[in-house]
Amino acid sequence: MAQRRHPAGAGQRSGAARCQRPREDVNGVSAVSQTPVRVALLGAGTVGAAVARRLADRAEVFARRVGAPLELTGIAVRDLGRPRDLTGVLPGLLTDDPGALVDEVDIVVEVMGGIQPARGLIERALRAGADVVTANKQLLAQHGVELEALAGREGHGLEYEAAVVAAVPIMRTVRDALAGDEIRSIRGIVNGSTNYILDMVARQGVPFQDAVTQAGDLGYLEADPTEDLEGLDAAAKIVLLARAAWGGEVGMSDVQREGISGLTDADFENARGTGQVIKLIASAWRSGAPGAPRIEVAVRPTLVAADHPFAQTREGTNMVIIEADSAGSLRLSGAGAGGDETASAVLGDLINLARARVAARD
Ligand SMILES: NC(=O)C1=CN([C@@H]2O[C@H](COP(=O)(O)OP(=O)(O)OC[C@H]3O[C@@H](n4cnc5c(N)ncnc54)[C@H](O)[C@@H]3O)[C@@H](O)[C@H]2O)C=CC1
Ligand SMILES: N[C@@H](CC=O)C(=O)O
Repeated sequence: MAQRRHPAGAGQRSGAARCQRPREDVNGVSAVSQTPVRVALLGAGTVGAAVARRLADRAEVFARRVGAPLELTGIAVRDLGRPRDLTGVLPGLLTDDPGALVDEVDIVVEVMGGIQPARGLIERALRAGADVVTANKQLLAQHGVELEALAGREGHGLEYEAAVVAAVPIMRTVRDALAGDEIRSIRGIVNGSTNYILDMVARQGVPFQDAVTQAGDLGYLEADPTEDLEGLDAAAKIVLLARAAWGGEVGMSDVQREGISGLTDADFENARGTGQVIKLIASAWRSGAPGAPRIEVAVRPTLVAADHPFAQTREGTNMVIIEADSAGSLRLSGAGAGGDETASAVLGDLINLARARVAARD
């Protein structure tokens, strides 16, 4: 059942939650409580279906890691009749009424996408006493500051590692691991579908529109593909990274943005002829006078030398280079899109929040 206070404490993000581990006995086997952590899943598309399948087929492992079973109480979808792979998941869990799920659970996982009703449902869940995991970068880039404030006031967790570069734990790296450093810049490929499209056109000569279709078939594209093709998805991710690095003042309107839809055959031929490749590069950096720094954010197609690590980043893979004063140059790379890949990050957040819930019961 819902709890009123998050164990990380009111006004804090769930940093404390990330340190929780289930109690272990002398043999290293976790004590598993009989009282489940109740979870509602909003969305069963590319990401949500993968999350649901893993919750079913890894139930025992997750129960040991959390210290209690994760009980999926319902899965909200828009169209109950649509075919979807939910192997191992009880069909009776599906509902087309997401509002009916969010009031009586410990953790809500929002993977439906879009601004509304996702925003209203997350607010309702936080007010009703739940922690929230979301992969919804557009919602977070546009309304994340208010949602984080609400989560803080209610004393609940709002986690979103999956929203930025899917499987790669980059939010934790920027927000937590580098909290004692000074980040100078963040630059890289943060959108899997456009990287796949650019790679297929450049290396395999696939016609642009065919490559877009393939990216959709792989589950890489947003429900509205213009978010990918016009750079809006990458813009949302670089906004979230900039906020994590330097604070909450950066918004979508600050992004100097150009997508890949205007690229022509001549652009690809020119790149090939000069030994370069075109990549959609998102960047965030600090400029301005000392004492009055400005944060700049941009997304634009960029010519990259063929031997640069970005040029070697193929298909749906992403790569980000972070420059920090003390750490120097850090390079993170991995799956930037896809159902199972994104579910990995969603489930990581879910398990950490569930551990904190169980620890707070003791
Ligand atoms: N596909 C990917 O590789 C990644 C996706 N994301 C994010 O994860 C979220 C989900 O993405 P996908 O699974 O690809 O989307 P999708 O379009 O495949 O699935 C969306 C699901 O939400 C349900 N849904 C949507 N609106 C609804 C409503 N009003 N009521 C009830 N159900 C509703 C749909 O029925 C569907 O089951 C999005 O915010 C996306 O940006 C994040 C990282 C990677
Ligand atoms: N549409 C997105 C999915 C993951 O965030 C992308 O292509 O990167």
